[in-house]
Amino acid sequence: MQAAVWSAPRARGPVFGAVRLPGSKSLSARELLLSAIGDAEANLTGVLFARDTDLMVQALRSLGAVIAPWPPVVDQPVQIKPLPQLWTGAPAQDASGGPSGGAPITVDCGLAGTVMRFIPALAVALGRAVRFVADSQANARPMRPLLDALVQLGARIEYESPDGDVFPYTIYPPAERLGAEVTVDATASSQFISALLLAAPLLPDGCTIRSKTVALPSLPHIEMTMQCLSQHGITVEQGLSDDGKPFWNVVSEPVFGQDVFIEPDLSNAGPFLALVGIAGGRISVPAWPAKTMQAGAAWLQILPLMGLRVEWNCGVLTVSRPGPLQPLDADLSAVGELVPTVAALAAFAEGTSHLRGLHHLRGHETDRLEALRAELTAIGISCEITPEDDLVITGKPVTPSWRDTPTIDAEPLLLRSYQDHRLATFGALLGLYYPVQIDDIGATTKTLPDFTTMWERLLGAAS
Ligand SMILES: O=C(O)C1=C[C@@H](OP(=O)(O)O)[C@@H](O)[C@H](O)C1
Ligand SMILES: C=C(OP(=O)(O)O)C(=O)O
Repeated sequence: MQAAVWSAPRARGPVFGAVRLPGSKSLSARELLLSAIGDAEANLTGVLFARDTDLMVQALRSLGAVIAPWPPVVDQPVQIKPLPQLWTGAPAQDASGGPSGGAPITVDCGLAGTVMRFIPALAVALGRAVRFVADSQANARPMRPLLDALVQLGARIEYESPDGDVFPYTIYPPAERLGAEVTVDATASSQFISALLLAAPLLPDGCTIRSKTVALPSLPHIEMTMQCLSQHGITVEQGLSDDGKPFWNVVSEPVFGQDVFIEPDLSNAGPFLALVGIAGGRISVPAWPAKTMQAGAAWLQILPLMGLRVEWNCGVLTVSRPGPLQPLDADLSAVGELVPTVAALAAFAEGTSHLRGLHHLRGHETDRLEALRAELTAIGISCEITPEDDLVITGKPVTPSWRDTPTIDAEPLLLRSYQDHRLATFGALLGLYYPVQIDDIGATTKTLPDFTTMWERLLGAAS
């Protein structure tokens, strides 16, 4: 597909408006998967339709789930008929490596962390052989610790490349009974733990999942997985070993199939809220949940620390900017996916921001630390990566009067999106002030296909 260069609209003054966000990527992925292995049909309302969730749906369909309508139809839930072989005893079609034989099915992971991590664990638990393909950029994303954990359960992996360790590869489940205990190094991604937790109820003896380390990134995402499992009737017992390392015990039991409402994506709300920090004005996001496990809940702490006013009233979150934008010094390891947006705000703050706990961002859609440094530097903002992989960004505050901005007639700078949706929206935030083009705004289709329409409408720049 040809990359779509996009001229980011500049803010001509304060921006006022409301933005309705589509469903959470992380909740959609988990609920689609759990519904596909549920013990009854389920209706999901508010499922995100974007590249990542489309890949998840196609993967679950190829395992046997019936999911329709897809793409979702406005105001209609997506109905999921779970995998028949689980609860009716019907033989798995195409199963291979296990008792029923047959050719492996192929699953495309694209660049979706949720698909490349959740589906292999699920397929092994289901006794299905699957060949995994992915975007070439996916080869830079960490997979090894999860694959090692699946080998501990008894799986076998066949790489097609003589170099090993890169897509495509086929994962074969064992012919004998699957194991019930794994130890995993999840310092590179919480999704390794989530993947094993989601598959665990299907393992014949359940599973004990042990973390190799005390500290883990993206803890809210692991908690979200536990909460989703618990809403589907699965008991997860979490504990700490004597040396302080977390473990999770999951019992083998049926996953209740049930109707679910998916909350709006609060991480994707980030760029729209951050817009106020740069341009001023007031933005509201309706249907903001009073209680949520999403990482984006942290906007309620992060934005006030950066000088923004955040009000939540009857399910509507409103952000305004009472004064200048402040730098942030914070450990963001729990909410790594918010960092590109925070970095954009830091670029306009009055002082130096120190963003800590970011090592695992090197394994996101791109190496986000290098990408953020490169693009901020290109635009003339000082950004350093410390030996601990913290980002240190010294902002350049802009004049309150947008008419005075000196850069207005300058030649646009081409910012790179690195096929990363969050780098693309980071670029759009810089573009509120600096004249920029984004080399491939299509990256936003990963989780927010309507991004440009929503952004341009808000800025009054729709054609
Ligand atoms: O489980 C999930 O839905 C996610 C977990 C996190 O991954 P990492 O732990 O790899 O950062 C997060 O950054 C990603 O956007 C979504
Ligand atoms: C890291 C992210 O995605 P993924 O689910 O592909 O890991 C993200 O959305 O910021």
